[in-house]
Amino acid sequence: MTDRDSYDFIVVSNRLPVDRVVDPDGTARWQRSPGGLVTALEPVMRASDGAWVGWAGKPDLELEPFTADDTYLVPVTLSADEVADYYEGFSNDTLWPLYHDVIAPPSYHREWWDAYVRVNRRFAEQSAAIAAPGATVWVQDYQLQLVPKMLRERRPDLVIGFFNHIPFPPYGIYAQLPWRRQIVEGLLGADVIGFQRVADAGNFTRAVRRLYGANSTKGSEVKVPVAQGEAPRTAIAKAFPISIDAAMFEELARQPAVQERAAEIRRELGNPETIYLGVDRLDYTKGIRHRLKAFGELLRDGRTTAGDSVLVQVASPSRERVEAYMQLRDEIELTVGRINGDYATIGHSAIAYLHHGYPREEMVALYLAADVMLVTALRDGMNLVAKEYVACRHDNDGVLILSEFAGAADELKNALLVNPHDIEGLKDAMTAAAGMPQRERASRMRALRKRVRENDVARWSRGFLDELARAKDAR
Ligand SMILES: O=P(O)(O)OC[C@H]1O[C@H](O[C@H]2O[C@H](CO)[C@@H](O)[C@H](O)[C@H]2O)[C@H](O)[C@@H](O)[C@@H]1O
Ligand SMILES: O=c1ccn([C@@H]2O[C@H](COP(=O)(O)OP(=O)(O)O)[C@@H](O)[C@H]2O)c(=O)[nH]1
Repeated sequence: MTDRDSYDFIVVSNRLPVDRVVDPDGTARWQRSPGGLVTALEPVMRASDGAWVGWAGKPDLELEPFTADDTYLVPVTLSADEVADYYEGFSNDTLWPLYHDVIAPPSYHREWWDAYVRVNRRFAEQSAAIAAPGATVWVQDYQLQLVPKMLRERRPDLVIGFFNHIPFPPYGIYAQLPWRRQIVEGLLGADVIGFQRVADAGNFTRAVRRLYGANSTKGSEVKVPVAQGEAPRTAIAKAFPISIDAAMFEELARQPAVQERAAEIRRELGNPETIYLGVDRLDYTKGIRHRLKAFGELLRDGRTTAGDSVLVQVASPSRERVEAYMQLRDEIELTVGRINGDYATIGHSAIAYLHHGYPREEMVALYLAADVMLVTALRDGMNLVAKEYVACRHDNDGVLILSEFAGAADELKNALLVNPHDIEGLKDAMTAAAGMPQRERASRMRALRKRVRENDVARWSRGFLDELARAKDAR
């Protein structure tokens, strides 16, 4: 990969795949960025000769483009005020809660919106500047919903895709947004608008109909409202459920060093009968509190004991300057402390709580060690952790408990599906998972693995990019 003037394929996302971190001794280094978007896009970029435009995760960083893992990375600078207003504010305190069923109340501030418009424009300008004539530009996620329209205005020759990694809410909720029309117009700058679930694509086309009239959509086709004199245009809005590089996860899980680490984790936890595992960014959408409540009640009711069971909860740091995330951390840590105080013994913790981000090898070792994987999101675009657990279990063992409200539930029907708000139901599922006969575990896991292997991330990107190529041909 060389530093060229222009690229035929460009991915644009809020975050680059690596974050700039400065150690306490002042040394700067690059670290993999958090979250599933990066997990999913890394293999797509490795297989293409393209550029990735994004933010390096810290304010006021003026960096030249550079190459990492064979991908050409183009950093976008954000000031400290822009990080506060565009990223922590409008993206993560307005859009994030609004698009996740208003689990937390969204805040609406006009100065946050102004910063969102300004930063989206900067992403559009930097992408336009490095796009070859007729290039394909694939814009990612809710932080950049205005970029498709801004790009098209600057470069009508480009083929523009947009993929939304989080849910798109029903119109009754979406309508709260004071800038609902501008956001839909921004998205309609794309030729193809992708969503995780069929329901998300349906919510989007319904929003278009509410804003532009009943005849503005037909199936997945949207008639884009254009100014007088402009050529008529259509966009496609469809579901493309994202996935993982399943073969890569399986390969890691087969490595002897990773398997030895899994055995070591089990020993270090005191060889309990059942290891329950939760792995999430510390986010209120993930249902961590519900899971702790259910486990605490199982201990209280004597349906299990510390020693028989342990819950390992990885809660990786996320959006730590947003008030709702600070409050959540306090609540979770208070609850973990209480449960351990009430039920742990000198030799056995009830909950092993880990407020860290772990490298992939450690994640895979944890997946192999876990008898029961708990994904109890209250709302989640997809949840790649669920798919990673399944991909790693080449022993056809382990039970996945999966929330109906995670996008992954549309595909992983052989998991134990739960409503995380129903604490009694969740407790019953946790008990059933721990006691599930080996034959049932194996038959469920086999079916889950088939699904994840067949629908991997290469298929996701191929499906989306083929649709985009068809849109280009139809021009
Ligand atoms: O960039 P952050 O603010 O630190 O957040 C991390 C990422 O979180 C979200 O991930 C989503 O994408 C996953 C892959 O499609 C999906 O499985 C998950 O359900 C989503 O929540 C967010 O959408 C990304 O933009 C962030 O980078
Ligand atoms: O300590 C951690 C915690 C999570 N992850 C990864 O972060 C991603 C989380 O993606 P998911 O779609 O489940 O949720 P998101 O955080 O994007 O909302 C997965 O690839 C995990 O393996 C990780 O590498 N280390």
